[in-house]
Amino acid sequence: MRKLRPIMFVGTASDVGKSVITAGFCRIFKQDGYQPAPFKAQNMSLNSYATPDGLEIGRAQAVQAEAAGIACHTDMNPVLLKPTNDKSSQVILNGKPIGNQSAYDYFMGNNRAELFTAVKQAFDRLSNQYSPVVMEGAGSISELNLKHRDITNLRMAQHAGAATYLIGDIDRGGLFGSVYGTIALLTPEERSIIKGIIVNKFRGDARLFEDGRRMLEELTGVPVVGVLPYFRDIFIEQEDSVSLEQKFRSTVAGKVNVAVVLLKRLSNFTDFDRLERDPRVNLFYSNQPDELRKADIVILPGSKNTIEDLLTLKNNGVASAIVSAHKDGKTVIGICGGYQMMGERIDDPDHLESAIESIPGLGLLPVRTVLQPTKTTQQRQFTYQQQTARCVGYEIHMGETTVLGTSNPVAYLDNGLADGYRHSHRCWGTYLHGILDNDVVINDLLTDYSTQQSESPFDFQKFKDQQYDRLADVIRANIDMDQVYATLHV
Ligand SMILES: NC(=O)CC[C@H](N)C(=O)O
Repeated sequence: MRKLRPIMFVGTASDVGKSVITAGFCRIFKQDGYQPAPFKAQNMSLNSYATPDGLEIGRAQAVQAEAAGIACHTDMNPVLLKPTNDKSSQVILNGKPIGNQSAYDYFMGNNRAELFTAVKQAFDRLSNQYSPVVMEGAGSISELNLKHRDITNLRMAQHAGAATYLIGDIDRGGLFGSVYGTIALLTPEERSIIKGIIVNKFRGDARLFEDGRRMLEELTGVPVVGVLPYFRDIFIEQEDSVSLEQKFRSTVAGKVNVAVVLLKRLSNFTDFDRLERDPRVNLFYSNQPDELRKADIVILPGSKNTIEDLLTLKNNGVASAIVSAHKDGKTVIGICGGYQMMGERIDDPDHLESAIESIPGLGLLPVRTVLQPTKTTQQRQFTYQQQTARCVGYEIHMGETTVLGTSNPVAYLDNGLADGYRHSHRCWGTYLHGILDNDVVINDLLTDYSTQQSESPFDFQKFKDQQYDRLADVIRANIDMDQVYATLHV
């Protein structure tokens, strides 16, 4: 294996584009014949993924692994925090839940020494197998009050000996202040590992920024290795639900209108990326009963807090809008938490997700769910209904759902078990995240609403692969890769 030093991308703030740039560099190193792997010590997100060995990691690292052309592993993201409510998160360590914030407090004692040891071990295992490790920091690196117990940013970069690049976001403004300030607040040792600055999200002709670039270099003494354009035409999965805000839309005439119910703790919104790209479909997120009523298909997505999110829907009129959509003959489907909500009742006797022990469901499906301390995290292969095509998806849930009466599954898993409940063609629920990435499922969902057949089957995997290549092209065109490589030779 050709060896390079690890490289790390850190930010002046959150949402400056670290995860996308990390994914792009994973693809570049793969194209250049290296064996890269992504790493982020700690991620906070409700989008997660199941690894091939049945463990859970943040979705962003799974995406970056895909860009690197390798299977994902928990060593790429040893700590994942999944916010269940405003005060507490479920803590996933090396792929398994170790409890909620209270357990986390325990780990935080002693300035999180145990967690830091665990993430360093994960990094070391990864760097024995791959090179370069392409690392991502979290949020901003200048949160001085948190620095002594940081396990994700510069302490991790120092452990790894990573050539570190600071990303600033010019679109949100304040670039000079944030980049200059961030570097000024570093200790001399920390400063010595910062090898370059990347200006991200530049709109317009980057040549206009030449003066700015020189000023930034003079101010900080650190080279600006590139200015990346603001682009929206390359599809890379987003990790934050901040991006959902930009998707708020309503119905469109002449399209199959699909409404995804916007939940406070919506998890795995990547479930809808493929459907959103179908030319027959107008997909929008909404929590407005009137907008939901206008849709042809209503989808209840996953939730990290099924009971509290359902309670909100009951209070804001969305629950009755969904039930009346169903009565009016529209399609209503649920995925994971949404499937649980469609049933008769949900119980949480151990208060895994909230203080509320039990809530009646929407009563659309004869199933009942009890949240259990052991979590299912599995990649799945399955067949859908009577179709023979092999489909893929994954499960991530605490809930165990039982069918009251005769079963009528949505899908048949490769392990011989059945999944979900199908009340009718227009009313069903499943635990399978990613089910809507499969053509046979999408075509079945849309048959009642569109005479158009999808042209050629849409190969989502191939599409994503092309997008990683396009991302790599944009980075190569705007970042001086020779300069970057010069900092990586061991
Ligand atoms: N991903 C999900 O929707 C999970 C649903 C629910 N919170 C559970 O853990 O069972």
